Amino acid sequence: MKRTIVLMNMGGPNNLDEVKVFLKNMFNDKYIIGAPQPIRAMIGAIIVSKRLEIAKENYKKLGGISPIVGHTKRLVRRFSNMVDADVFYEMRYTYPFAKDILEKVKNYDEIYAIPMYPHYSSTTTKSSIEDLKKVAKSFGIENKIKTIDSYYDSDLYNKAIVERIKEALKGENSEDFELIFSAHGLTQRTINKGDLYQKHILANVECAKKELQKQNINFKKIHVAYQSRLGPMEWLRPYMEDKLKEIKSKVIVYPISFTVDNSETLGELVLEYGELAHELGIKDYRVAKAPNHHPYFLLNLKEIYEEMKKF
Ligand SMILES: C=CC1=C(C)c2cc3[nH]c(cc4nc(cc5[nH]c(cc1n2)c(C)c5CCC(=O)O)C(CCC(=O)O)=C4C)c(C)c3C=C
Ligand SMILES: [Fe+2]
Ligand SMILES: [Fe+2]
Repeated sequence: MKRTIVLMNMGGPNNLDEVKVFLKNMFNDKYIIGAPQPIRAMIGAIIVSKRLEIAKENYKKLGGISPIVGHTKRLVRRFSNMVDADVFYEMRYTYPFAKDILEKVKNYDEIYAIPMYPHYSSTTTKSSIEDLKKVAKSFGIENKIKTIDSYYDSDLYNKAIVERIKEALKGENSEDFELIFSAHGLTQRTINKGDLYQKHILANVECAKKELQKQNINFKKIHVAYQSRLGPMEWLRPYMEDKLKEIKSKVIVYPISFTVDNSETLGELVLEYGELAHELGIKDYRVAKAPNHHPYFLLNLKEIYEEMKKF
């Protein structure tokens, strides 16, 4: 039996020229912009032209490449050593796309597609799975694909989160800190249509809090806020910039939406909100790492794969 695992993520520019490709593909996704064609293409083109230069400047500050690329490659390398399958990754909006990877793995017997999104959202998980299955169908291999929807509630996943929070504490007393779980935002409109994302985020926060309690790690206060808002619509609240104004002490921000660090964690949380925190007089502002290649997260992925094999 020849098995392969394909880790699915959103992607991010591999170089500055790809910023346009990334944004174009994202804003041409019906799960991101709900309007039918050709209206979607028109709205997409407007957003891309407005966003392109700002986004390019942001990626320039990160060395001209999204951190998501290196982190994903490293995860693939480490995970490959732990499983009886060849591991690949594919991205929704940048190379390598589903078609590039399925071309490589089409002769395997079973293809285990694991989303790098721990929470289910139409804009991420559903979009990636549907895209992968559509391409698989065109190759005549759709019955080889196995997927899962979410894993934010797994013990190992939450243990990885707590380890990252402990790293950010650097041995200092947690009771001197407030903790903000910062989630990537989503429009309220998407939530109103029944998207599970916010429910999953809040349930994830509860799981992480339980693990913190188990380990007797107590914070002054624990908050949830949403980052990465874009455009004039109403997004999930509270917004991160409002939340930071409430913070009275030292603070640790944990990027709860992401399995690997990316432009939203290293660019937005560290650089942009770091500057805002400084302006607001927050003396100690720390951003915890995403799970990345933490051993608990790798074990979590292995557990997910072993469970998927049973079905
Ligand atoms: C309408 C716009 C967007 C929705 C809805 C959205 C949902 C969503 N996104 C992620 C994860 C990531 N998003 C990233 C970047 C990013 N996201 C949007 C817009 C929406 N996201 C934009 C325009 C960008 C590009 C950066 C920018 O211009 O500010 C990334 C980072 C990719 C990288 O390059 O590293 C991630 C990861 C989730 C989880 C989510 C909904 C659940
Ligand atoms: Fe996003
Ligand atoms: Fe952002």
